[in-house]
Amino acid sequence: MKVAKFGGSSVANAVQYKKVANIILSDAERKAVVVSAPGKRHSDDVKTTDLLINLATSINENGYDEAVFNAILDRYKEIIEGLTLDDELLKSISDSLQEIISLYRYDEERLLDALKSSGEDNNAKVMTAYLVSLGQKATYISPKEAGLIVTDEPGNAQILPEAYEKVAELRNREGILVIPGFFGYSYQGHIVTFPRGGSDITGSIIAAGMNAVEYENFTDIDSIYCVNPNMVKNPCALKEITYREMRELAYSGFSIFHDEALQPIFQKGIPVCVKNTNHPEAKGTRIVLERELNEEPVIGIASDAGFCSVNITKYLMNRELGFGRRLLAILEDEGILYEHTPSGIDNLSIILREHQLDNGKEERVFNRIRQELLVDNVNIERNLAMIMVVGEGMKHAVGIASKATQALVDSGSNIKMINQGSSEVSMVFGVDGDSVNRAVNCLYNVYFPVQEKTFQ
Ligand SMILES: Nc1ncnc2c1ncn2[C@@H]1O[C@H](COP(=O)(O)OP(=O)(O)O)[C@@H](O)[C@H]1O
Ligand SMILES: N[C@@H](CC(=O)OP(=O)(O)O)C(=O)O
Repeated sequence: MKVAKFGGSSVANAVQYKKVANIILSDAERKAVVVSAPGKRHSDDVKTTDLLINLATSINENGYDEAVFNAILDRYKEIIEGLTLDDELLKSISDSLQEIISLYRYDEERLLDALKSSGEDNNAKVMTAYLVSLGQKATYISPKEAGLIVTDEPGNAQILPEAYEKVAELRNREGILVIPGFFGYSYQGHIVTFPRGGSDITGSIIAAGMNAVEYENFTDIDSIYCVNPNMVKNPCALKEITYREMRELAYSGFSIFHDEALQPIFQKGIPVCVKNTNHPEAKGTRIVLERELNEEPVIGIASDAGFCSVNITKYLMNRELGFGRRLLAILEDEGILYEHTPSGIDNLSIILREHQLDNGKEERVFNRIRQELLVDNVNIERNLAMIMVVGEGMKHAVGIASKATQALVDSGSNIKMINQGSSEVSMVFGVDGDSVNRAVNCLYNVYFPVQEKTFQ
């Protein structure tokens, strides 16, 4: 039994829906299907989830932005008409959006989550209706019925361990099960969404709970590449990558697969196969527990922008017992997550995502650092990018860092930070945000000098 997840680009319009149905019906093992909300039909398009977020922010006591409401309905109208499904479906989508608005109008957080979740929820209902219209036994399963119990953190849900037992019961259901991605229910009875891109997480939980032989993740590209193909021309395609490697790369910018989607399947050792809905014959990339290491130590290079470095200096910091703990306690208190803490004798820097210091938080945090830790100086360096070089083979290879630093010098990037995790499966370089593209291209050239189409 396989679980197949179809991303937003795979269910963006009626033409894509037909491809998806062909894929589902071409393999009887594909029993559970997880769908995203309709995604981009072309590069300038707007995802339905973004339209829903716009709708939520437009709602006030006088009403809402009708143009946005209609743009959302138009996405489903195009699909429903293109597949010649019953018009009643569109009416029920419109009614359900109105119902969410009137129910949560005065609760901003819940309204946002409920509207966001409707993108995948309505798409799962339309997909079910389409499969039924093709004569298939298909059933829509809501996340509540599936048992997707999550923490009550709006926009940031995490699955609770007891969910898996309930999800396992889906194995006994007949026919094709269609499940909306991206959200679950909390014990408090609320709809709670996963972080953005979270339909991958739903697919992974369903695959783990149902003990699938494989989790297929259908998207719009033939494979995972060793570097983001939007940054480097024709990069090497990967046949296989381990969970550990993928977790590091996904967390650091490989947006093709959500990093939090790895944990559920990793625990069960279920392989993921990333495949292309537009070219299902292509073999895709498998994410697996172990892979045979070849002579190439590095498997991928990811990058992500939007970081800053909070730099703190205090004479004799090295002698001050508990300094680091008290600094991190301030961050914890302010709800700030940090990524790295490079340090010297009398200085320490905290690398974090800079949006976390918006809305006056920067001033408050800096004041607290000055007053509570009596530091000599605290300043901020903005617009940083983190580049992650990853590979299981790195721990056995010599000279990885020197190759990287030379490449970064060649690219004209000023290295702001270097960090190597104790796992030795990755190395992180902090560079100026404006130089990240050049830096990634130079790193790619040193680690992948042979421009082969397929690696590994
Ligand atoms: N290393 C990578 N390999 C392949 N695709 C990548 C990589 N990094 C980023 N991407 C981007 O991820 C996209 C697919 O992910 P996503 O937009 O979430 O798809 P979906 O609509 O199927 O959910 C690709 O089209 C590509 O632009
Ligand atoms: N639709 C949600 C969840 C998701 O996973 O979408 P996609 O499969 O299109 O990345 C989002 O845009 O965040």
